[in-house]
Amino acid sequence: MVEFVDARGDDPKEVVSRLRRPGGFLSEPVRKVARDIVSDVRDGGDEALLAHTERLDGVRPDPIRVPLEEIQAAKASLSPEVKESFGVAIENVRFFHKRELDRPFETSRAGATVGQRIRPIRRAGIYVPGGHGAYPSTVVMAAVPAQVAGVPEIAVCAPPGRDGSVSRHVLAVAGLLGLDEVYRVGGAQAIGAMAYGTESIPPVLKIVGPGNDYVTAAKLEVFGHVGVDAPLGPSEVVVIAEAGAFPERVARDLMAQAEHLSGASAILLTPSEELMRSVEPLLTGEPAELITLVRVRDSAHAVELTNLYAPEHAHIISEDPEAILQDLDAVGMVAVGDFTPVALGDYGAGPSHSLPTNGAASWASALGTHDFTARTNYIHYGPEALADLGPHVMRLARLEGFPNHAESVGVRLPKGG
Ligand SMILES: NC(=O)c1ccc[n+]([C@@H]2O[C@H](COP(=O)([O-])OP(=O)(O)OC[C@H]3O[C@@H](n4cnc5c(N)ncnc54)[C@H](O)[C@@H]3O)[C@@H](O)[C@H]2O)c1
Ligand SMILES: N[C@H](CO)Cc1c[nH]c[nH+]1
Ligand SMILES: [Zn+2]
Repeated sequence: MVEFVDARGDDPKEVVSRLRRPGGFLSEPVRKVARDIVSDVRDGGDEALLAHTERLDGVRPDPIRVPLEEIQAAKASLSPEVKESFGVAIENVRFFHKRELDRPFETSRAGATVGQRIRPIRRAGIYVPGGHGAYPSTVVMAAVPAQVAGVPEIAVCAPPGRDGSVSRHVLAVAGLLGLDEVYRVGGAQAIGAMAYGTESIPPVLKIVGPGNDYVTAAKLEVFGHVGVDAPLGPSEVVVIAEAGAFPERVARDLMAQAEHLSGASAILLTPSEELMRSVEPLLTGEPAELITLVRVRDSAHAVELTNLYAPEHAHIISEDPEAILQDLDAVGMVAVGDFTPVALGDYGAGPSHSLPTNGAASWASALGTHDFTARTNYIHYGPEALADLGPHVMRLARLEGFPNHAESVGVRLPKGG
């Protein structure tokens, strides 16, 4: 049943905590399940990976790695229309992520040069979810930024269906992108396998990609041993709509993200009682259970709640959406205006659809090329620059009680200088 909230007179922090998923971010029982699976796979390799896959997905994939011919056959089986649509999505995503690529720099003053090199991570693992339907779009949204960043080795894990195979479309997109390393395992066991490696899966250096709570909890579990991206969990949208919005469009925007199920949530913030009442009967089926309609005072109130909630997506339907965009800060991706349903971003507007959830948008960002690069800073001083900075460094090092730091500078300064 759709939930109604009247937030007009309430403390915004209380409203936001009511809107969050019950149980907060990753319950301890979920974390424990993920922790146990990850440690089993770390210690038991392929056998543990297969045992958990059989228990959770009902199948023992054999072999674990998808043969190249299967990827090629999946690619060849695409209809021309579907191939064209994936092609458009890939091109748009590539265009956007080429634009966001960070550039190295070097700058010098008074004999001192400082700079930053940017290097791609050598081997990345991409998780492609697939419990409630496969996500070939996620292959595009994670692998394209990795390729633009220059990652030379990309491994993909996706859960198998009951017949042991990975979705044909996931394989086909891998083929379109020239990826040849796909494994038919999912959930926390796939994260453990990519982090620690098994007989079949060489370990990666960083794991990225969205998934359910078990996947997110497993990523937190392996963080430190490998890099991980932000928590990219169940889909969320906040639709900020003014009185003139079309109810049918607003309803579809809410239902679109709610239909991911698996803990998804969709929230309407509107000052219009009439809009709420006309949207409500259009919300049906299982997704409707995940939708909340919230009456706010005005657009400024909607912005305040959205920034506190920090959703994965916000969609602005207003006479002046640009003005609201300028005031939104903590959002993974904003869809601006009535002609920009969030679904455009889900499938191919440009920015990756892999986005932080559950409030993480207040400190994390959409998946991008920065997730697949690391920075090496460098400093290069000449004798004069050393003479300028050296005495300050010696003083600060002695202050901290580190005489050898001080003398590593001192022995390079001219005697009696
Ligand atoms: N934030 C984003 O960027 C983004 C993008 C796409 C999808 N998503 C979200 O990703 C999620 C995908 O979730 P999903 O479940 O469909 O697929 P999934 O691949 O994340 O999870 C399926 C796997 O979970 C494991 N699992 C299921 N029940 C378990 C249990 N009780 N104990 C241990 N492991 C268990 C199984 O191994 C299964 O293969 C959705 O919530 C969707 O909204 C988010
Ligand atoms: N809305 C999801 C991100 O939360 C992305 C997606 C993939 N397919 C459909 N939608
Ligand atoms: Zn979606």
